[in-house]
Order: sequence, then C-alpha cells, then structure tokens
Amino acid sequence: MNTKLTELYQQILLDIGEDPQRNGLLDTPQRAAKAMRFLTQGYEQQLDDIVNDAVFDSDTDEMVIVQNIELYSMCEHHMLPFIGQCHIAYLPRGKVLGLSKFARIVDMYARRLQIQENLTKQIAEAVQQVTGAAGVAVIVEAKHMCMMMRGVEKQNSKMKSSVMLGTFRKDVKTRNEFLMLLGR
Ligand SMILES: Nc1nc2c(ncn2[C@@H]2O[C@H](COP(=O)(O)OP(=O)(O)OP(=O)(O)O)[C@@H](O)[C@H]2O)c(=O)[nH]1
Ligand SMILES: [Zn+2]
Repeated sequence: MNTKLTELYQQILLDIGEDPQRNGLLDTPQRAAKAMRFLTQGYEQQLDDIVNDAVFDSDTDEMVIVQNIELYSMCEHHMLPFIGQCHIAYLPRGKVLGLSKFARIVDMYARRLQIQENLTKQIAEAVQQVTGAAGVAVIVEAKHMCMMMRGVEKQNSKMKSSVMLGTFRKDVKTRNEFLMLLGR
C-alpha cells in the first residue's frame, strides 16, 4: 500500500538521517502510516454511528459513573502521546446509554489531535447530547509525553481536567457526591 502518508514517513526517515533501504526499515513507512491512521481514526467516526441506537429507556434518575476508562491520545502541539484515564458520570433523565458506548465516545475523540481540555469538553458534550442527561461530569487525568520525553522533561506531573455540565455544575452536593464516589 503506497499511500501519500507512507511516502511522507519515508521522507521523515531520510530527514532524520536514516536509510529507509536498510533491512529493519523496509516496511517501517508503511507500518508507521498504518499506526498513524489507527491513532487518528476518530476523524472518520460519527457520534451517531458509535452510539448505534444503544440508548435505552429507563426510569432511574440516580447517578451513574463509569470510572478508569483508559485513554490514548496525541497532543496537537507535538503529535506526541498523552496517556491516562477518563471518568464519566451522568444523571439519567429517562434514558441510559449502553455501557461500552462511553469508552467508544472517549476513543472517538481521543483518536484525534487534541489538547486535554478540549478532549474533556467534547466527551462531556457528546454524553450530554446522546443521553439528554440532567447533568454530565467528566474528569481526564493524563501524562503528556511532550512533557516527559522532551521539553521540560518532568516525569511525575499529571494533568487533570474536568468539565461539569447541568446539575454537576449548578449543585455542589451532586458534584461532591461524584467526587466522593470516585474516591477523591
Ligand atoms: N493546556 C494544554 N497544553 C498542552 C497540552 N499538550 C501540550 N501542551 C502544551 O502546549 C505548549 C506548547 O508550547 P510552545 O512553547 O509553543 O512549544 P514548545 O516550545 O515545544 O514548548 P515546551 O513543551 O515548553 O518545550 C507546551 O506548554 C505544552 O506543554 C494540553 O493538552 N493542554
Ligand atoms: Zn505536546
């Protein structure tokens, strides 16, 4: 498969002083292109397809939390990975979302070039949109390779970002209940 992206990776190898013809690198441009397509496949996905009508009627209005969803994204400044976890809570209002769909929503937005703040907001707004919930809370905690492998080279710092919508934003008690259930 000789796509444009494959050719560009060949060029990168030359540019960094490598020999794309040496044995170990022969298939590398193609592999790297395939990996990059995978890591950015979120651009080709739509929320409706991801959710696939897995929104079910329910009369519960109690808080639901999906915790520790792994997250692999890439920062839009350096195109280096940031890796962490996402926690999502919502207050259903007549509808609940299929459990796996929270992880699919996280992946859809994570597999794009992102900054963590925007990623957090996009996940929260998507959950709000598909569930019509009374409130949505999202926390993302992640380590950024651009801060670890290069730049300031800090190995232990972690970024935490949160977005609170609806009741989670307006009502301190609800927010505190969420944080308590998360173990914060
Ligand atoms: N707020 C935010 N900043 C991020 C995120 N990912 C990377 N950054 C930051 O984006 C900034 C880009 O800063 P620049 O000064 O333009 O780039 P740089 O010279 O490579 O910066 P250094 O990383 O400080 O070496 C850096 O401070 C990064 O740490 C993110 O998800 N959110
Ligand atoms: Zn970065």
